[in-house]
Amino acid sequence: MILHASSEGVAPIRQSSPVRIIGDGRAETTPQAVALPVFRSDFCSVTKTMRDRIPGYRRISRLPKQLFHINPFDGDIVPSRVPLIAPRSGRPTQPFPHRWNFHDPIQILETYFWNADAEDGTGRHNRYLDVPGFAPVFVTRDPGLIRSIATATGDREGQFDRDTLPSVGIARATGTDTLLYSNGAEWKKQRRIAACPFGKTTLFQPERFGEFSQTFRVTVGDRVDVLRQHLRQSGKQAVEMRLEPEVKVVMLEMLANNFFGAEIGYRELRERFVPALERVIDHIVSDTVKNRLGIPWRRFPSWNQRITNAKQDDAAFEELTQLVLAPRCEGRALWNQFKSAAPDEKLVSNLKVFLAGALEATTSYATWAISHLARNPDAQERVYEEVKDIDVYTPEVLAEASYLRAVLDETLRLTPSLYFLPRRATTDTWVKANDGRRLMIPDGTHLLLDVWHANRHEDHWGVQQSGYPAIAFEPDRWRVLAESGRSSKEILHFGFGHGPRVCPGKHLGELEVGLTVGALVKTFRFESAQTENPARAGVSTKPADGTQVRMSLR
Ligand code: HEM
Repeated sequence: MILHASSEGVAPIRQSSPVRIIGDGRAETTPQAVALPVFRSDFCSVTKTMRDRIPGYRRISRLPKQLFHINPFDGDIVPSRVPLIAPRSGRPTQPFPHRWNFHDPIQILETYFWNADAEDGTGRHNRYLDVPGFAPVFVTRDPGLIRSIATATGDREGQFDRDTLPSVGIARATGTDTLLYSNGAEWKKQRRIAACPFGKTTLFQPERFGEFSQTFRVTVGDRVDVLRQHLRQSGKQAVEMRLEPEVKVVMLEMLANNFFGAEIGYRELRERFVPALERVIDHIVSDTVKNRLGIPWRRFPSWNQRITNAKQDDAAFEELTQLVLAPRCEGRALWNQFKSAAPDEKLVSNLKVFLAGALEATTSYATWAISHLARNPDAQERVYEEVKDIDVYTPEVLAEASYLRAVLDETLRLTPSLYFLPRRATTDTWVKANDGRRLMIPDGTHLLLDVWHANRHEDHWGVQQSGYPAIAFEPDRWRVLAESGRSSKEILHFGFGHGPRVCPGKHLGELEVGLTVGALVKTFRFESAQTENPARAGVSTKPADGTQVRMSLR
């Protein structure tokens, strides 16, 4: 196996011996490697040198197998090959993003699993694309494998990287020295500095939490009052509105003012910063696919209105970042938890990622929850019964609101904000699924951990597994799962990722979304005329209708 792996010309990047990544993310040298040390290490150092020195070496060494359609993966899990072109197959689109399909990335993932349900073997949930001249792409919707790969992502020898390819647009807009974009030792350093203020222990310290929930409640309460007045002034029993724009402003306000201690007025957030950020995020998505040469065209002279507008949006994003950075010198809000001597300018890129990323993810999470509740009046009433007497959200109160908790878990399961997790193999890597089956992923492979389709598949979340159809919004499934005695490791929805690169903003996000959804349900009844709830996806997913609901006061 090792000979075979080495003969692919795929020597490791971070270490000089092949490693096997086992299910829990630990890396260990394979017994074979110990058995063939001299030949192997000589051979590897030769291939490593060749790969590093000869441009395109890896690409060329892959070609023979690619041209003869030989599966580059090995082990008990055998992924099925997806053809690049499949005329008359009926599949929704091509299995790669291009100018005409990048607006519907979920459909691209769906293409990988076209007709896969007809298969019984391991190819049912594992697929790959291998185009001559390019690195293989591996897509999995198997939760056990997603867990193993996410667990084995990090800075240790032989671990997977987060694939930077899908975030080149983000990096061009924010800078590359960020927690999201970096890998290896740099990522570890960024994580140490930047993740602490978001952690549960920091946020949920009684004193700190009291301060927060107070400011969060005032913010959410003020916005709910504005909506309430709007409804009263209309003189009608109910009004139709798109809630997404309202939710976005609340989310940015909580992050910028309550968390980072800035003092930005509601109007400015709503009329200037939120629209500018929306356009920057839209640009990030198209820039990732269309700007193949990586030319930062926003830095061009303002030849036309589009470039002028884009520059204004960039300037607004920069100004917002400076406004949230300014309270740092006074140690206001959560800034006193950033244990870093790094000068302000070193934090700018990360702050931009926090602002844009958190705005996207929290808006997605909250709007999906509202959208599901608008289509499930019984679930909405049950949440109301739970929150109607809650005035102060303490960690204990939040923990007791078990049905709200189930609604939020079910939201992230059925409609995860981040619909796939991108990874890259840094060497030939063995992974082991829950049931002991193994898979060798060749060096350089792009991995798409397809959380969206894993969470919606009957094999993993269906009637037999959780008591309800996988495709239905059913918060009660979480009670069934809890009573089934299955370990929490077996019932992961990956809504915040998993393993070392799990979302550092998880607790902050849960708090923000829990408060917003709780306050809305407590004050209003909302319903949707549609039963279908389709998604639109870019950096994150959101309800396609902009969370259009009919609202009335309780
Ligand atoms: C509440 C909604 C949120 C959701 C659903 C969410 C989801 C996620 C997911 C799934 C990942 C893992 C990505 C991967 O493994 O490739 C992630 C990572 C990340 N999230 Fe969040 N997130 C949310 C809120 C936030 C907030 C509020 C912040 C910060 C203010 C934040 C900052 C980050 C960062 C910096 C990473 C990269 C971490 C690393 O690579 O070490 N997120 N998020």
